[in-house]
Amino acid sequence: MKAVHFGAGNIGRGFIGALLRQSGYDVVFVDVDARIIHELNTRRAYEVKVAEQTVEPFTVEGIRGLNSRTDEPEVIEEIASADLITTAVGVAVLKFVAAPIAAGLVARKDSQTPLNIIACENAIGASTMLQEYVRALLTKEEWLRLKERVGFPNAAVDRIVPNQGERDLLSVTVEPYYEWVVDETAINGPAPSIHGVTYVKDLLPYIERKLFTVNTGHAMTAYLGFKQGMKTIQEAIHDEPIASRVRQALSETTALLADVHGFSEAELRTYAEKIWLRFRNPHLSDRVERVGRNPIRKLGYNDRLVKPARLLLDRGYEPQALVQGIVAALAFDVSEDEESVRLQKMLSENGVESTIVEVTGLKRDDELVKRIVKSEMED
Ligand SMILES: NC(=O)C1=CN([C@@H]2O[C@H](COP(=O)(O)OP(=O)(O)OC[C@H]3O[C@@H](n4cnc5c(N)ncnc54)[C@H](O)[C@@H]3O)[C@@H](O)[C@H]2O)C=CC1
Ligand SMILES: O=P(O)(O)OC[C@H]1O[C@](O)(CO)[C@@H](O)[C@@H]1O
Repeated sequence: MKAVHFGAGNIGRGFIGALLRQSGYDVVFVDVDARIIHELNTRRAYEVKVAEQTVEPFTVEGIRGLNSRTDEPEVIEEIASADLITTAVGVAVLKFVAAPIAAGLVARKDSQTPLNIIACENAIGASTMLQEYVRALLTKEEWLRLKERVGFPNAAVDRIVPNQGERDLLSVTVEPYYEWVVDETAINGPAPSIHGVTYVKDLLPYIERKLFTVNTGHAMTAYLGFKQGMKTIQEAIHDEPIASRVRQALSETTALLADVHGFSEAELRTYAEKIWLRFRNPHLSDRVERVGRNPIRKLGYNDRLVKPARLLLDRGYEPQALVQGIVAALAFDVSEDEESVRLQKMLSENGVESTIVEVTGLKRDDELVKRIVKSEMED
């Protein structure tokens, strides 16, 4: 069995690629980073360190790499004979990986081997987004022929994998916890047997539970910490005023999740407590710039801050801490982060209200916009 994985970054090497190898897949990493691809092909192995004193590091072997810029024919060939395709490139990059995937699918010709393409990104419906990009590149006839043989199941992926030090290009430190949940209703053929994957019939509760707790809490910690001049998540999460706001945000989102998806309060409390310990893992060092990266994406209509806040308001709850998190996100000013630079430019040129409307997709007269503007003025 062969898997082609796009994105040999933190999640690609530390989570998805590692689990695919443990499940017996021959793994081909595809990336635009020539240094990483060169190292993967030279060493054919990398080390995964688990941020927990009692767990030994392990080696992921039997892997190789292709550069999607310079090895295009080989990438297409690998896709043509793959059993599984996965991505962990960032949701904004899906439109670029769609081109080699579409060409590879066409090259499968009449192959009857079922194929599944799973986008492992932090977004609701990422595989569906990828499917739409791929479909747009094919003729109607090609798509009709392929769609019976290719599945694009959505997924929720959860594992904190910080940026790695530069000491070794390939070795990666991961937290011990992970969760990979896949929508089995969109699988083509038999469900791939992947160590650690949970197949579910209804993915939305799982992805929203993850996005609105782990990602909401983590992003808020980063934005509030950044605003206070802190460098790391560990520093921010140990600051009492920040910790209490993040906890309040988590109690707002868990109330919503109980209401919308029927999770029991006790179950959510246990889940949130576990997240809290994960954020505080003393063996992980994670910078606020990484966790807060791409603030425009994170302020999106269906993303981790605005979606729970607007759903809570619709239900008559006051999302006070979430609004404070949104206000903190607006202050994220990191010169290396293109979205942060764009956000700050919009704020200085157009003011707070117009910027909020533009980045969140909310209407100017939405209650949530008023709450954010008011909170920003009081801040
Ligand atoms: N790091 C984390 O803790 C988690 C990240 N995620 C999600 O996983 C995805 C990847 O995140 P990370 O691994 O942290 O990012 P990363 O930046 O470490 O890795 C992304 C990789 O994609 C590569 N890439 C960019 N354009 C490409 C292209 N056109 N073709 C092939 N490869 C390309 C980059 O060179 C990089 O190696 C994101 O969607 C993120 O939201 C999800 C859960 C946890
Ligand atoms: O690209 P994003 O959405 O910031 O992804 C990284 C986030 O996902 C998480 O791994 C949680 O799953 C956190 O490490 C981090 O906040």
